[in-house]
Amino acid sequence: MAPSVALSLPGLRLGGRAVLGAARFDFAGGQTTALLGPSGVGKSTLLRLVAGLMPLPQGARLEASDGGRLAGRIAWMGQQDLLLPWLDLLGNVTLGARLRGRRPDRERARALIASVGLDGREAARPSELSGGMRQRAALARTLMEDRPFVLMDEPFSAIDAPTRHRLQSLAAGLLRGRTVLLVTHDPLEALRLAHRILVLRPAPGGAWPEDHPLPHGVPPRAAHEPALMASQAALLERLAEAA
Ligand SMILES: Nc1ncnc2c1ncn2[C@@H]1O[C@H](COP(=O)(O)OP(=O)(O)OP(=O)(O)O)[C@@H](O)[C@H]1O
Repeated sequence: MAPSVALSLPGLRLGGRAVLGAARFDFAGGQTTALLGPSGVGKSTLLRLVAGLMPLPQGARLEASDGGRLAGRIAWMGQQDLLLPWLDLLGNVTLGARLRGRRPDRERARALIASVGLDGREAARPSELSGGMRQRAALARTLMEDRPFVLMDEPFSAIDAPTRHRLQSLAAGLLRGRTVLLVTHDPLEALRLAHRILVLRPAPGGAWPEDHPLPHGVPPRAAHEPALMASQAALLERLAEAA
Protein backbone atom coordinates (compact mmCIF):
# COMPACT_ATOMS: atom_id res chain seq x y z
CA MET A 1 0.00 0.00 0.00
CA ALA A 2 1.36 3.43 -0.94
CA PRO A 3 2.08 5.97 1.81
CA SER A 4 -0.28 8.82 2.56
CA VAL A 5 0.57 12.45 1.81
CA ALA A 6 -0.03 15.51 3.98
CA LEU A 7 0.23 19.10 2.80
CA SER A 8 -0.03 21.89 5.37
CA LEU A 9 -0.46 25.29 3.85
CA PRO A 10 -0.36 28.61 5.66
CA GLY A 11 -2.21 29.89 2.57
CA LEU A 12 -1.01 30.64 -0.93
CA ARG A 13 -1.07 33.96 -2.78
CA LEU A 14 -0.50 34.19 -6.51
CA GLY A 15 -0.40 37.42 -8.51
CA GLY A 16 -1.37 39.38 -5.39
CA ARG A 17 -4.51 37.27 -4.79
CA ALA A 18 -5.21 34.73 -2.05
CA VAL A 19 -5.76 31.51 -4.03
CA LEU A 20 -5.61 28.80 -1.34
CA GLY A 21 -6.48 29.41 2.30
CA ALA A 22 -4.68 28.08 5.37
CA ALA A 23 -5.53 24.38 5.41
CA ARG A 24 -4.15 20.91 5.91
CA PHE A 25 -4.77 18.38 3.17
CA ASP A 26 -4.48 14.69 4.08
CA PHE A 27 -4.46 12.31 1.16
CA ALA A 28 -4.94 8.76 2.44
CA GLY A 29 -2.43 6.11 1.40
CA GLY A 30 -3.55 3.72 -1.32
CA GLN A 31 -6.73 5.71 -1.91
CA THR A 32 -8.04 8.09 -4.55
CA THR A 33 -8.96 11.59 -3.47
CA ALA A 34 -10.95 13.59 -6.02
CA LEU A 35 -10.60 17.37 -6.03
CA LEU A 36 -13.47 19.37 -7.45
CA GLY A 37 -14.40 23.03 -7.43
CA PRO A 38 -15.18 25.97 -9.67
CA SER A 39 -12.86 26.98 -12.46
CA GLY A 40 -9.91 28.99 -11.18
CA VAL A 41 -10.38 27.97 -7.53
CA GLY A 42 -6.91 26.41 -7.29
CA LYS A 43 -7.26 22.67 -8.01
CA SER A 44 -4.37 22.45 -10.47
CA THR A 45 -2.30 24.72 -8.23
CA LEU A 46 -2.78 22.27 -5.35
CA LEU A 47 -1.75 19.39 -7.58
CA ARG A 48 1.31 21.28 -8.81
CA LEU A 49 2.37 22.04 -5.21
CA VAL A 50 2.21 18.32 -4.36
CA ALA A 51 4.05 17.44 -7.59
CA GLY A 52 6.85 19.86 -6.79
CA LEU A 53 6.12 21.74 -10.01
CA MET A 54 5.88 24.99 -8.08
CA PRO A 55 7.67 26.06 -4.89
CA LEU A 56 5.92 25.60 -1.57
CA PRO A 57 5.13 28.89 0.16
CA GLN A 58 7.09 29.75 3.27
CA GLY A 59 5.89 27.74 6.27
CA ALA A 60 4.25 25.02 4.17
CA ARG A 61 5.02 21.34 4.77
CA LEU A 62 4.63 18.44 2.37
CA GLU A 63 5.22 14.98 3.82
CA ALA A 64 4.76 11.33 2.93
CA SER A 65 3.81 9.05 5.84
CA ASP A 66 6.90 6.85 5.29
CA GLY A 67 9.14 9.90 5.86
CA GLY A 68 10.57 9.69 2.33
CA ARG A 69 10.64 12.46 -0.23
CA LEU A 70 7.91 12.66 -2.82
CA ALA A 71 10.29 13.76 -5.55
CA GLY A 72 11.02 10.89 -7.91
CA ARG A 73 8.03 8.87 -6.69
CA ILE A 74 5.27 10.69 -8.56
CA ALA A 75 3.61 9.85 -11.87
CA TRP A 76 1.64 12.61 -13.61
CA MET A 77 -1.19 12.35 -16.07
CA GLY A 78 -2.78 15.44 -17.53
CA GLN A 79 -5.52 16.40 -19.95
CA GLN A 80 -3.18 16.24 -22.92
CA ASP A 81 -1.69 12.85 -23.68
CA LEU A 82 1.78 14.37 -24.34
CA LEU A 83 2.76 11.40 -26.50
CA LEU A 84 5.78 12.03 -28.71
CA PRO A 85 4.58 11.91 -32.33
CA TRP A 86 7.79 10.37 -33.71
CA LEU A 87 7.73 7.40 -31.32
CA ASP A 88 5.46 4.39 -31.68
CA LEU A 89 3.20 3.25 -28.86
CA LEU A 90 5.79 0.95 -27.29
CA GLY A 91 8.39 3.71 -27.54
CA ASN A 92 6.08 6.18 -25.83
CA VAL A 93 5.13 3.80 -23.02
CA THR A 94 8.78 2.97 -22.32
CA LEU A 95 10.03 6.55 -22.73
CA GLY A 96 10.51 7.26 -18.99
CA ALA A 97 12.99 4.42 -18.48
CA ARG A 98 14.94 5.35 -21.60
CA LEU A 99 15.12 9.03 -20.55
CA ARG A 100 16.62 7.85 -17.27
CA GLY A 101 19.20 5.83 -19.20
CA ARG A 102 17.73 2.47 -18.14
CA ARG A 103 16.82 -0.50 -20.26
CA PRO A 104 13.00 -0.52 -20.41
CA ASP A 105 11.09 -3.61 -19.32
CA ARG A 106 9.41 -4.29 -22.66
CA GLU A 107 7.44 -7.26 -21.37
CA ARG A 108 5.84 -5.14 -18.68
CA ALA A 109 5.14 -2.40 -21.23
CA ARG A 110 3.44 -4.91 -23.53
CA ALA A 111 1.35 -6.25 -20.64
CA LEU A 112 0.25 -2.73 -19.71
CA ILE A 113 -0.55 -1.92 -23.33
CA ALA A 114 -2.69 -5.07 -23.39
CA SER A 115 -4.36 -4.13 -20.10
CA VAL A 116 -5.53 -0.82 -21.61
CA GLY A 117 -6.88 -2.73 -24.62
CA LEU A 118 -4.24 -1.66 -27.15
CA ASP A 119 -2.48 -4.97 -27.80
CA GLY A 120 -1.53 -5.33 -31.42
CA ARG A 121 -1.05 -1.54 -31.75
CA GLU A 122 2.48 -1.40 -30.27
CA ALA A 123 3.98 -0.16 -33.56
CA ALA A 124 1.34 2.54 -34.16
CA ARG A 125 2.32 6.22 -34.02
CA PRO A 126 0.08 8.56 -31.98
CA SER A 127 -1.32 10.05 -35.21
CA GLU A 128 -2.70 6.61 -36.09
CA LEU A 129 -4.62 6.35 -32.81
CA SER A 130 -7.94 7.92 -31.86
CA GLY A 131 -8.17 10.42 -28.97
CA GLY A 132 -9.48 7.72 -26.62
CA MET A 133 -6.71 5.34 -27.65
CA ARG A 134 -4.09 8.04 -27.04
CA GLN A 135 -5.44 8.65 -23.53
CA ARG A 136 -5.31 4.90 -22.91
CA ALA A 137 -1.70 4.97 -24.11
CA ALA A 138 -1.03 7.86 -21.71
CA LEU A 139 -2.57 5.81 -18.90
CA ALA A 140 -0.29 2.87 -19.76
CA ARG A 141 2.73 5.20 -19.79
CA THR A 142 1.70 6.65 -16.40
CA LEU A 143 1.38 3.14 -14.92
CA MET A 144 4.65 2.03 -16.53
CA GLU A 145 6.35 4.47 -14.17
CA ASP A 146 5.05 2.29 -11.28
CA ARG A 147 5.04 5.14 -8.78
CA PRO A 148 3.21 5.08 -5.45
CA PHE A 149 1.81 8.60 -6.01
CA VAL A 150 -0.25 9.37 -9.10
CA LEU A 151 -1.44 12.91 -9.80
CA MET A 152 -4.12 13.26 -12.45
CA ASP A 153 -5.32 16.61 -13.77
CA GLU A 154 -8.57 16.12 -15.69
CA PRO A 155 -7.12 13.00 -17.34
CA PHE A 156 -10.26 11.94 -19.20
CA SER A 157 -11.98 15.27 -19.83
CA ALA A 158 -11.23 15.41 -23.55
CA ILE A 159 -12.74 11.98 -24.23
CA ASP A 160 -16.27 11.04 -25.30
CA ALA A 161 -18.55 9.86 -22.48
CA PRO A 162 -18.70 6.10 -23.24
CA THR A 163 -14.89 5.85 -23.71
CA ARG A 164 -14.41 7.89 -20.55
CA HIS A 165 -16.65 5.46 -18.69
CA ARG A 166 -14.56 2.50 -19.86
CA LEU A 167 -11.29 4.26 -19.06
CA GLN A 168 -12.49 5.11 -15.56
CA SER A 169 -13.29 1.45 -14.86
CA LEU A 170 -9.90 0.46 -16.23
CA ALA A 171 -8.06 3.14 -14.26
CA ALA A 172 -9.75 2.19 -10.98
CA GLY A 173 -8.37 -1.33 -11.26
CA LEU A 174 -4.91 -0.35 -12.44
CA LEU A 175 -4.47 2.39 -9.84
CA ARG A 176 -5.52 0.21 -6.89
CA GLY A 177 -3.14 0.52 -3.92
CA ARG A 178 -1.64 3.83 -5.10
CA THR A 179 -2.21 7.23 -3.54
CA VAL A 180 -4.05 9.12 -6.24
CA LEU A 181 -5.08 12.77 -6.48
CA LEU A 182 -7.61 13.27 -9.21
CA VAL A 183 -8.64 16.76 -10.33
CA THR A 184 -11.89 16.58 -12.23
CA HIS A 185 -14.88 18.71 -13.23
CA ASP A 186 -17.00 15.60 -13.63
CA PRO A 187 -19.06 14.72 -10.51
CA LEU A 188 -19.81 11.25 -11.88
CA GLU A 189 -16.10 10.56 -12.43
CA ALA A 190 -15.34 11.60 -8.84
CA LEU A 191 -18.18 9.47 -7.45
CA ARG A 192 -17.15 6.42 -9.48
CA LEU A 193 -13.42 6.62 -8.76
CA ALA A 194 -12.82 8.28 -5.41
CA HIS A 195 -12.53 7.03 -1.85
CA ARG A 196 -12.87 10.64 -0.76
CA ILE A 197 -14.20 13.78 -2.44
CA LEU A 198 -12.94 17.26 -1.56
CA VAL A 199 -14.71 20.31 -2.92
CA LEU A 200 -12.57 23.44 -2.98
CA ARG A 201 -14.78 26.37 -2.09
CA PRO A 202 -13.68 29.91 -2.96
CA ALA A 203 -13.39 32.38 -0.07
CA PRO A 204 -11.88 35.88 0.33
CA GLY A 205 -8.91 34.50 2.30
CA GLY A 206 -8.30 31.69 -0.23
CA ALA A 207 -10.16 28.50 -1.11
CA TRP A 208 -10.71 25.85 1.54
CA PRO A 209 -11.62 22.16 1.25
CA GLU A 210 -14.92 20.57 2.24
CA ASP A 211 -15.63 16.86 2.28
CA HIS A 212 -18.51 15.62 0.20
CA PRO A 213 -20.15 12.34 1.28
CA LEU A 214 -19.73 9.31 -0.95
CA PRO A 215 -22.11 6.41 -1.51
CA HIS A 216 -21.09 2.99 -0.15
CA GLY A 217 -19.01 0.62 -2.21
CA VAL A 218 -15.52 0.58 -3.62
CA PRO A 219 -14.34 2.18 -6.87
CA PRO A 220 -15.20 1.79 -9.64
CA ARG A 221 -18.80 2.28 -8.49
CA ALA A 222 -21.52 1.41 -10.96
CA ALA A 223 -22.95 4.52 -12.62
CA HIS A 224 -26.52 3.23 -12.49
CA GLU A 225 -26.70 2.80 -8.70
CA PRO A 226 -29.57 4.96 -7.36
CA ALA A 227 -27.39 6.11 -4.42
CA LEU A 228 -24.68 7.25 -6.82
CA MET A 229 -27.16 9.10 -8.99
CA ALA A 230 -28.57 10.91 -5.95
CA SER A 231 -25.03 11.82 -4.84
CA GLN A 232 -24.27 13.08 -8.32
CA ALA A 233 -27.21 15.49 -8.20
CA ALA A 234 -26.20 16.69 -4.73
CA LEU A 235 -22.59 17.19 -5.78
CA LEU A 236 -23.61 19.06 -8.93
CA GLU A 237 -25.79 21.40 -6.87
CA ARG A 238 -22.99 21.93 -4.39
CA LEU A 239 -20.54 22.80 -7.17
CA ALA A 240 -23.04 25.18 -8.78
CA GLU A 241 -23.51 26.88 -5.42
CA ALA A 242 -19.73 27.10 -4.82
CA ALA A 243 -19.26 28.76 -8.21
N1 LIG B 1 1.80 31.37 -11.77
C1 LIG B 1 0.68 32.05 -11.47
N2 LIG B 1 0.71 33.38 -11.26
C2 LIG B 1 -0.40 34.07 -10.93
N3 LIG B 1 -1.62 33.51 -10.81
C3 LIG B 1 -1.71 32.18 -11.02
C4 LIG B 1 -0.57 31.37 -11.37
N4 LIG B 1 -0.98 30.09 -11.51
C5 LIG B 1 -2.31 30.09 -11.27
N5 LIG B 1 -2.73 31.34 -10.98
C6 LIG B 1 -4.11 31.71 -10.63
O1 LIG B 1 -4.48 30.90 -9.54
C7 LIG B 1 -5.85 30.57 -9.61
C8 LIG B 1 -6.02 29.07 -9.55
O2 LIG B 1 -5.63 28.47 -10.81
P1 LIG B 1 -5.76 26.91 -11.05
O3 LIG B 1 -5.25 26.64 -12.42
O4 LIG B 1 -5.15 26.19 -9.92
O5 LIG B 1 -7.34 26.72 -11.00
P2 LIG B 1 -8.21 25.42 -11.29
O6 LIG B 1 -9.14 25.28 -10.14
O7 LIG B 1 -7.35 24.27 -11.61
O8 LIG B 1 -9.01 25.91 -12.58
P3 LIG B 1 -9.60 25.10 -13.85
O9 LIG B 1 -10.68 24.24 -13.29
O10 LIG B 1 -10.15 26.19 -14.72
O11 LIG B 1 -8.46 24.34 -14.46
C9 LIG B 1 -6.38 31.20 -10.91
O12 LIG B 1 -7.01 32.41 -10.58
C10 LIG B 1 -5.13 31.44 -11.70
O13 LIG B 1 -5.30 32.55 -12.55
